[in-house]
Amino acid sequence: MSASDQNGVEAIIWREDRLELLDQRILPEQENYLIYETAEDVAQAIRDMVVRGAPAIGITAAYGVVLAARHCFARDSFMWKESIGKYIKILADSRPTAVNLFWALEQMEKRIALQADDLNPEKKLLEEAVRIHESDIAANKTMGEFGADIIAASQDSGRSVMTHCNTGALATGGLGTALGVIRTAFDKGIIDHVFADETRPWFQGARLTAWELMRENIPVSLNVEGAAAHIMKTQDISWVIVGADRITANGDVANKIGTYNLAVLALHHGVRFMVVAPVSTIDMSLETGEDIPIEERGADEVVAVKGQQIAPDGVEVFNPVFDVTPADLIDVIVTEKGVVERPDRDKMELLMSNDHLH
Ligand SMILES: CSC[C@H]1O[C@H](OP(=O)(O)O)[C@H](O)[C@@H]1O
Repeated sequence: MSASDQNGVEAIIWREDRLELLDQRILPEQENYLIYETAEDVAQAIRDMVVRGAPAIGITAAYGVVLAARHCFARDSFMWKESIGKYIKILADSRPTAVNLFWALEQMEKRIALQADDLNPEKKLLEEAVRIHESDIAANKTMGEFGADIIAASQDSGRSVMTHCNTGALATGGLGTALGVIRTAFDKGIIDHVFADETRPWFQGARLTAWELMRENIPVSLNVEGAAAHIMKTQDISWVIVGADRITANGDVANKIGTYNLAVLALHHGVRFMVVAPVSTIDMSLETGEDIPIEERGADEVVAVKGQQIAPDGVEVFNPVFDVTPADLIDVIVTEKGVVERPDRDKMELLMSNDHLH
């Protein structure tokens, strides 16, 4: 059984007419699903990072709209369309950077517009949420193949890769984006080792990526982020492979804080840099990465680890949780619609047009 088949981790489950989310705040020590039956609670779960990861946030919000529709129709079967907008805004306000959230809500709003004013919309809206979920699963598999083929074709260098944050089953509907490429390349025997950095302050790498890879017996070494340059210098790293939370029209990429660091280090060390993201992560309405809203989170995430304070009381904290990697530091962007080598605006427009070839 391949690594990807062994996976089996589901971050998001719609079961018995309600949403179940694997609480990622307590992994890897505890695997516990929380149950959600209101849009407000779903928005809070996204804000609190019970569920996180750009595609996973979008999928979760889509199911949140289904819960909102149930509530609004039950309260007033003739005015439900007027009242559901409030809940869609609550979901939209949960986190600002991952455009997948807004893309998914827009898909749901388009479906809402097609519903009759006085018929229960829940079944049709659930169909749309499931379509969003299943299309992400399919996109992961396609990107995994595209990305693995690119690594194989560039096999003049090492068989180890580096990744940042968590971009696997816990961040998506299925295989993962960057981690989907890594799983696929490992299954094909193209790579044989992964360096995963811890990814402070939330430790997505230490807590989530290491956990996902070890479950599937994919060799992984956990490292502190400060070791990245030394690892690129001394280990045979062929690619840095990361996900994305928003990609702008010129190919700039917002991703977990620390991604930009890795891109600069990769250039210095002759390591190639791959971004893997479904087209629901691409925001052609923004010209450059300078336009992307960068989420800043609370000081508590920085001054303490699992409740254990590590910094002086009252220290001032700056906690941006995303940064922007300029397109000129990126060797390739891999999407399910195709790949863009050395991204620029013209190439991104071609990708997003219908006539783009893989
Ligand atoms: C599959 S993209 C996941 C993307 O989301 C992460 O951010 P967060 O954990 O704060 O939601 C990180 O930027 C990953 O690359």
